[in-house]
Amino acid sequence: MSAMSGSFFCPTSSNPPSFLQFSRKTSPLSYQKIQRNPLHLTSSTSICSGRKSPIVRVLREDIEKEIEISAEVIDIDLSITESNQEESLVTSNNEVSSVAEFDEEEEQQETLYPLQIKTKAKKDSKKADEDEENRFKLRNGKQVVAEKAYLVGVELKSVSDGSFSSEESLKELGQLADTAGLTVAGSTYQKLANPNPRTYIGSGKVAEIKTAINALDVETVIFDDELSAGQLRNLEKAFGGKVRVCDRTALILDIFNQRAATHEAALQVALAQMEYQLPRLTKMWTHLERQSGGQVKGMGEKQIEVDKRILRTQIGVLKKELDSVRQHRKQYRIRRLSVPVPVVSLVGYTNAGKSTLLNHLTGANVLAEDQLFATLDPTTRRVQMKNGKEFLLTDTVGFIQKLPTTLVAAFRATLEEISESSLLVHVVDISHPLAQQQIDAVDKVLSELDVSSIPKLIVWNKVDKVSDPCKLRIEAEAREDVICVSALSGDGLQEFCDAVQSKLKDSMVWVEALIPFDKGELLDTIHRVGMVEGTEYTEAGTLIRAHVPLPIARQLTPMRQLCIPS
Ligand SMILES: Nc1nc2c(ncn2[C@@H]2O[C@H](COP(=O)(O)OP(=O)(O)OP(=O)(O)O)[C@@H](O)[C@H]2O)c(=O)[nH]1
Ligand SMILES: [Mg+2]
Repeated sequence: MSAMSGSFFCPTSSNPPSFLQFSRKTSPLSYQKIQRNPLHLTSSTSICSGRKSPIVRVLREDIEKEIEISAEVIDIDLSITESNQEESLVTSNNEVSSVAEFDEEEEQQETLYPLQIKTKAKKDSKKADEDEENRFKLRNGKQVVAEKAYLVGVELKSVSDGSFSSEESLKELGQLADTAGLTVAGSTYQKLANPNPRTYIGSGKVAEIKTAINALDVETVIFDDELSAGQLRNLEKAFGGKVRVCDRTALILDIFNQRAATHEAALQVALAQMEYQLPRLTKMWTHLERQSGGQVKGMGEKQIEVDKRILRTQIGVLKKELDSVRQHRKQYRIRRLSVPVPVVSLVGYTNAGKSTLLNHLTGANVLAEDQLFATLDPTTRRVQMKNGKEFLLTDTVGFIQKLPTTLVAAFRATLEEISESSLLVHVVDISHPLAQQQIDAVDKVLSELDVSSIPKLIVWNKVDKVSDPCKLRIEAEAREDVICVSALSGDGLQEFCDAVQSKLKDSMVWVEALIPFDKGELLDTIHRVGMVEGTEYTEAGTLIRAHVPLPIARQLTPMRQLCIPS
């Protein structure tokens, strides 16, 4: 195993474990992904100001060993904390009878310490134990110790677009950190006219954060905006070199990395991570230059170029592999398009309730939970309505403000499925205080995807959570194309299906066709997926007047001619 990998696992080393690396170690999904990824970089490359990147460590031959060591480290951590917990039971009112032997020890100590000191020690120990306990998180069914993170936001006067304030954005960053498995120890933000090119924030703020992170024993500092390689490096130095500094983009990429369950998603995330890391590669080879007394000066410079070239090659390999995976999915899509059932796509801010809606309507079992980015891969299911009509419903990845451009680009192919749908359903968590800002953020991504020509229906979800649902319903009725639902309770879902049906009609083609009696199946399909306005039985067949999806209209072309009076 490389020296780098070794230092990662030692929490007390001068290179603290990064959450990016830690999560990869503890997530079975990430492990699967590592196995699939054909990555191989030299272990000398440093990404994000001198820290090791997960990708750098993706050395196939080291993976097994690394996973084993990861498990050992977790075991050790757990045992240490278990013993702490026992002590905390003793020091906090001795609630547990089975710890009598510890009580004696405690009494002996009492004679040794003055009362005040002991009380403070108890308090400190209790608080530390509580903090420690809070750091246990379940991830993929395993209990892991979460790293402590400190969040930093900046409100730039120059780019204030009136949407999310820096405080609101920081709150969301906290949710992202929680989703990534971190414990947020504290946060701060600064209003600036322009970012500092060296450290993004001002020097006073840097000093303030340094004091806070030392006091809180923080391991990771996360900035709410994307930072340059230089800023990351300078900030890590300024904070004393013991904490990892990263930005919102790296955090989101890590969440996607943990969540990627399919081969395609894993490839897309790996690609996005590499694209993000390429400009952030920094040299770690200066020690060689120092050791050799300057004789090999410039070696670090050369090495970084080599590493960049390797990374670019890997990006090329990944893109090729993605292309072949996409070819398969394209075939599947073509087959699906040949079945003339209209496709309705659910879009919306992450955590709005898209998967819950799909599950409720179709009995699907898509993961729906109170975490950001629960869904990465599209899932399509058939919705059968009470009146026998049906449509296909597709659930896909949620959006977020400041969505990393590398991710949008990497997921473009997945998101392009949206552009093939007959209707977009924009699911909004209307109970969220920033619902309007979230709507704006989603609209922004949709405009980037160039899908504005597709008809849209807006669903105000989670009405069960708002204080005055009646008022909300009146407001929704006053607007065009807005439906109130509770995907959780099922309230309003019939209205939703009716609204979908009537909106689908807008995207259909009006036909009048004479369908011969031997084409009974086609007639059934029209009834299932179209909107039939009238039927007439004649000697030559059934004369039908209906709105039908375009593929059916094409199939009906010869029969439409039959309607033309001779
Ligand atoms: N109270 C209430 N909670 C809801 C409702 N719909 C969804 N939720 C909850 O909101 C959380 C997020 O739901 P998801 O369905 O996972 O949201 P999503 O839009 O698919 O999220 P991503 O996959 O992250 O984009 C879950 O805890 C759901 O139980 C609702 O109508 N009412
Ligand atoms: Mg979802």
